[in-house]
Amino acid sequence: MKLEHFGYNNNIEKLRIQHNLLDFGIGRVISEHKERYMVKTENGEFEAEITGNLRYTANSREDFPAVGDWVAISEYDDHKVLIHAILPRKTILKRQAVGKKGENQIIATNIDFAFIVQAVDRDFNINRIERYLTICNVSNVQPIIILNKIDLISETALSDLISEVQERVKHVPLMAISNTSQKGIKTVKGYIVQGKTYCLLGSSGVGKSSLLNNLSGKQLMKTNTISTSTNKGRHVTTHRELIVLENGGIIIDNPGIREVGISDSVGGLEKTFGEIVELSKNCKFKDCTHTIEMDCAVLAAVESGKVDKLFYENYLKMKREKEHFESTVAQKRKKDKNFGKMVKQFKNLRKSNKY
Ligand SMILES: Nc1nc2c(ncn2[C@@H]2O[C@H](COP(=O)(O)OP(=O)(O)OP(=O)(O)O)[C@@H](O)[C@H]2O)c(=O)[nH]1
Ligand SMILES: [Zn+2]
Repeated sequence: MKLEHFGYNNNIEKLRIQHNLLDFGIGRVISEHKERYMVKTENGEFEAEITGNLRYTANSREDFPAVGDWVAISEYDDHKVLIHAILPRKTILKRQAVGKKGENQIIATNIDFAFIVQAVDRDFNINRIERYLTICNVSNVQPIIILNKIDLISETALSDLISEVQERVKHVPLMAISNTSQKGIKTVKGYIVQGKTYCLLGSSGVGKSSLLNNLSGKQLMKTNTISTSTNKGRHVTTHRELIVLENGGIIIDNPGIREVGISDSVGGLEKTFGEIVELSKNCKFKDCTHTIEMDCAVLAAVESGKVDKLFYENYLKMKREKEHFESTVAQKRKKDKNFGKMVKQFKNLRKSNKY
């Protein structure tokens, strides 16, 4: 398979030249498990490890390879490669690391488009769509909204839902589909461009796997299959994390993406709620919170019905979360800094006492 088939293009070539990496091989990371990677190259798929140098110069998690990365490699063993460098990323899908407040964890990189999938039955919730949009905005990934399972509701109910979404979410493509009846699947396929990388975001059960199977025309998604090689009945996921579709589109689907959720949407608010940000320029006070102030342009717009009340309320809620997240980050930095100071003081003390 040619490099172009899994996303290589002129920009990546340029980056390779700029960073003096042409002497190395090139590949794309297709999976990552505890610092063991799989890298896809023109010659096949290889197990990979990072060089000691890359490890020791890494300042944070973000300096380690992630699924979607283009990496400079050399072969060192039969079907094994070493990763020497990571090419600069076009986009980064991140989340707050579990258990480590205030730290970001990269889920996947170099994704061009995200399909935000929502089912029109129980899962339907515009606030949630706005959260996923915000995740896309902060990651620089272009969103496309998919309403799935339209076989379960009437046409009038569907057109009501569509206008409801369009009322709140502007300038984002929207598609209504059914994996069961196949309605709209062609339209989705039409959105998929050769050489571009996609991912599917959405809650569990909305039909992401079904859609992926429909797009690829294969039963790709097998999870929790029992490993036959070890025969210990251990659950392993056998599916690939980077899938090349027949029409040349590339889909990244890994456990991290599946877990992206509600708590990961604190950044990127300004774009999702651009209308409110624009209005707030006309508020009397520069630090207006748009809740109780006099001459607040946002409140006025909500009162006059120019801005949807639910849209406004979701904005306030997410803004509060963002502020909370930022203060947690600030606290953590302060703690780290204090700790650093303490270490330094201790070292100085040790020097002066000569022990
Ligand atoms: N009626 C109907 N059911 C669907 C449709 N698409 C998917 N389903 C069903 O919804 C259930 C969940 O679908 P999945 O494709 O596994 O959902 P998922 O988003 O991949 O879920 P996770 O793997 O948990 O993230 C399955 O029982 C599917 O058969 C659809 O268009 N219509
Ligand atoms: Zn205001």
